[in-house]
Amino acid sequence: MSLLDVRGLTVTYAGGTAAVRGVDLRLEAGRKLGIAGESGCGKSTLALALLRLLPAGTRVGGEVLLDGEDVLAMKWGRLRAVRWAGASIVFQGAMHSLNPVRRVGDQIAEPVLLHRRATPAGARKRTGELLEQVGLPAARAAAYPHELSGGQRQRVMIAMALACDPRLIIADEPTTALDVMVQAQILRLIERLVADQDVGLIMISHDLAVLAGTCDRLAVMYAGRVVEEGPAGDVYEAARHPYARALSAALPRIGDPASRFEPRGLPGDPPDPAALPSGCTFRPRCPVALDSCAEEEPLLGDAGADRRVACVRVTAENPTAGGPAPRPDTAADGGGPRHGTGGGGAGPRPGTGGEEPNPHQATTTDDSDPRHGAATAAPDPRRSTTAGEPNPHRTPTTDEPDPRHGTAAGGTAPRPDTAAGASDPRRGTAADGPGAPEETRPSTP
Ligand SMILES: Nc1ncnc2c1ncn2[C@@H]1O[C@H](COP(=O)(O)OP(=O)(O)OP(=O)(O)O)[C@@H](O)[C@H]1O
Repeated sequence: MSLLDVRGLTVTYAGGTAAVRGVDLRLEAGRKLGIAGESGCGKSTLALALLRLLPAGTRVGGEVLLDGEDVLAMKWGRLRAVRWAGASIVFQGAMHSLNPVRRVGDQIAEPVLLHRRATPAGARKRTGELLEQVGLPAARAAAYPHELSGGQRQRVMIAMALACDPRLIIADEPTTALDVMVQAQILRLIERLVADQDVGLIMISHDLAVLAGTCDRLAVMYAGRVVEEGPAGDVYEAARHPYARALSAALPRIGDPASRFEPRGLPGDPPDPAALPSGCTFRPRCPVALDSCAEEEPLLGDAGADRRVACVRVTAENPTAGGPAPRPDTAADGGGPRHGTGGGGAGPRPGTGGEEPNPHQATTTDDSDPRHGAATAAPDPRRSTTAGEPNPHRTPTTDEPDPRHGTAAGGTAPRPDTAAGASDPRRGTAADGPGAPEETRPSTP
């Protein structure tokens, strides 16, 4: 059984924004999955959905199986326990996610006291251990967040996420706003913790290079869907979906001075999730689009060894049939990827089969599992709930501590009047807390 098995996950915000549209992902214990994509493609929404931290009124469908147990169908009490011991989240921007008027040690100790039912002395001891585990002296427990550097604060956030020995850590842009040296330290720290403790890691970033250097597998999202998934190094070095190729080619490479003077950004913007184009959502920006791409949205399909791609041009038989922007270091052979799969290039090539009807387009690798296909095509109505609707599986309780706090879901952290994420108005207000609906996220006053 996988540590995490996400099946046909859909998320639609109250205003009608379909932010996640049928995502299937799997993660084994001790493995690291990176999720990449441009701003607005649904990465954070996906992360929040995994622990039901979305705002009230958000419709969530599909299944999120954590050790085989569906997080989306859990009762509130169970969910609360799972949010710490099962999985926890490290959000971006530690300064915004820590409570500025509480000592960091107290913030780390809070979930230990609550969920581990530790004595105050036991929680203090555990806090010291956690700080040392993330490379800070135990004495820093007495510090307030403003007395720490950005990197130290992010270490505190990671210590909080580890407080209850979770099986899964979700890190949403954990190194954003850190300088490259500190970023590297934090990434190595996360890698070490994952290896030592055999937890699963989902790391979210817009930076494919960071993910490729840290994760085992990579999923590239576009307009709420995964468009490519496979071994991290392969997806980074030889992406097959035109969007993933463009994302990868947009990054300058060390040892490739030409790329510094010839940036390869992708023109245009991602589509508005409330008004998606017909057919393939990447079509308006795709340099190799076919007329038929306007008709049907391709599902994630087999694209050769251990790879899945959602593009009508890319099949198991033609695994690299097209791509927008070969990198300079691969251009000598026509822009194809390095890994001997052939093809590629700046535009459609004759004879790659792109014009032919693609038998893989209408299928997914999950075809053998009817639950996957059904969930991807349309959310399972049994699962789709609106936070405002009565749901017998989700009875809110009134004795909850305020789970809006901070970093690790449901835990310690910023008070509404002081803290986190104020810079992101989309996050709105979290309705979590006593008697509140469950699809909530941490407070962002
Ligand atoms: N609370 C919300 N209410 C309504 N729409 C939202 C909300 N949060 C996000 N969205 C919309 O959902 C879509 C996906 O947003 P999301 O934050 O998940 O993207 P992202 O890939 O994580 O972007 P970024 O890298 O900028 O954080 C966007 O169109 C966004 O505007």
